[in-house]
Amino acid sequence: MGKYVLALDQGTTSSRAILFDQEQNIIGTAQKEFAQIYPKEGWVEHDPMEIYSSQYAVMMELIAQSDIRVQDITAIGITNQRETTILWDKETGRPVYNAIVWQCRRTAGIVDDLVKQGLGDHIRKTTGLVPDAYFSGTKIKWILDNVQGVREKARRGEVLFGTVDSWLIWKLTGGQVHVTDYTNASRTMIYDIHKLDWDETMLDVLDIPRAMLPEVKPSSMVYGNANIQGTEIPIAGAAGDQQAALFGQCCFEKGEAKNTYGTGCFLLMNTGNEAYESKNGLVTTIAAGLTDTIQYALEGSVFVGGAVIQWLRDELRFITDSSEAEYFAGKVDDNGGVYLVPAFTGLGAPYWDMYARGCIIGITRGTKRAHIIRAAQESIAYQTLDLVRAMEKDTGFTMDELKVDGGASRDAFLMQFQADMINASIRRPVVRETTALGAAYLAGIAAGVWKNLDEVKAMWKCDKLFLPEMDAPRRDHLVHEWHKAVGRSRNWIDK
Ligand SMILES: Nc1ncnc2c1ncn2[C@@H]1O[C@H](COP(=O)(O)OP(=O)(O)O)[C@@H](O)[C@H]1O
Ligand SMILES: O=P(O)(O)OC[C@H](O)CO
Repeated sequence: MGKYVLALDQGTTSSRAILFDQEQNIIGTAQKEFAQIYPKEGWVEHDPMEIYSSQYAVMMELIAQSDIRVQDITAIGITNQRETTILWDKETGRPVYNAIVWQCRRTAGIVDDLVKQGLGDHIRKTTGLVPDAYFSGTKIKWILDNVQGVREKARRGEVLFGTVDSWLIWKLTGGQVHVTDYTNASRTMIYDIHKLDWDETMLDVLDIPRAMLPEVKPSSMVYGNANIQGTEIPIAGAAGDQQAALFGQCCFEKGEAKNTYGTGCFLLMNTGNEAYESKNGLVTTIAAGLTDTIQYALEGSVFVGGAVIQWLRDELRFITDSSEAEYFAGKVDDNGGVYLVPAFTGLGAPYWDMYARGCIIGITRGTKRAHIIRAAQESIAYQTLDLVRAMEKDTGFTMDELKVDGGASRDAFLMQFQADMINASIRRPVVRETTALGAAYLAGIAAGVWKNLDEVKAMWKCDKLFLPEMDAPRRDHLVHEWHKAVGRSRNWIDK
């Protein structure tokens, strides 16, 4: 019997389970969407029990529908939406509040206070991040401040904090193991990415007790076992989804980069053992690796990427299926002068404007539905372009190739337009489930399914290459207009 690795990919909108064989073929997948909770304008929550139950359900569905025996699953790898914050009672295993999702803006005021106290520089230097409500630290504080009695229990280690990886490992090991990995810790804004320890200053200012924090471990090792139908299966890998995707794209060398087009867009470049401090609005983060020897990455995070296509479908009802966006883009010669800035939850990198909101601008009497659909797709590529240019400035590298993955990378119009905008080739892999593949690599290497990085890299296959075709004057004009539109969306909400 062969060896199989089960990847659990807990994303922002759905939980997925994917089974890989030793040749990296996908043997089966199962996926379940779960509820997005919007209690107030700009707030986003998930039910942690639904995160767990949906993840558990797809895992069991996949096992039930595949021909393999549970005993043939050598290891489980976990990858997750990052920053999303869960606090739970150690005794009962029940969450004390809903998960506060990475997109949630409720702690913008707490972040402003940190900046007023002069902590901006400390946050950048120590955690590698920029002060923003995106990261976990202020979300933990919000729950400790707003749910009665929780801070006291947290001080006694009776309430625990975890990002989604921690929460799933805790649940799957029957409440035995409270850990996270370096990649997830590096997204909390309370972790020192140089000393590899929780940062006392941030814990102090946010009044977060150390007793509630998980132990931080490498991304590839056995954390504990999950008992599945009586069989103990090692959980042997964990990484935040964007770092897992960088790993799954085999960007093991300094200078290699990938962009994932999921709900948001996340551009990461491996920078080796060098932690670049961005001068251009990017963040420094820890890349997934096999050991305690840290590799860093520069990251640009765009909050709304593929989600703008979902919005066209679900709210504007301009399309009935995401795949129609590509068709409509081809129905017009150009964007007709229309630009859409999808700053639905503010703007992430490189602008970091918590108070920006979306706009569609350049509309005339001649504007058609297809122009707006096209403008939405173009906005994904322009936002990525802003990240690419910021990364080139920070590192001095010229990006002549970008690997891509994620749901919206199916859209061939978007991929070609992206190649045109960055004026570099775009390489799309056969396995677009790169996030899950990265988690599988991390777990599979720890469990001996694959020997090393060279072995997994030798199997990586390209599906399609998109080469730039647009002339420079046309590109420059579009980019100029895009930046004008971004200017209009900035600082929209009154503080
Ligand atoms: N054919 C398509 N064209 C454009 N966008 C698409 C297409 N298929 C899916 N998407 C977009 O991709 C996103 C889902 O990608 P996925 O990688 O599954 O995201 P996540 O892991 O963030 O849930 C959705 O926002 C969806 O609108
Ligand atoms: O769930 P995704 O794929 O949209 O990823 C979310 C990111 O991890 C947020 O930082």
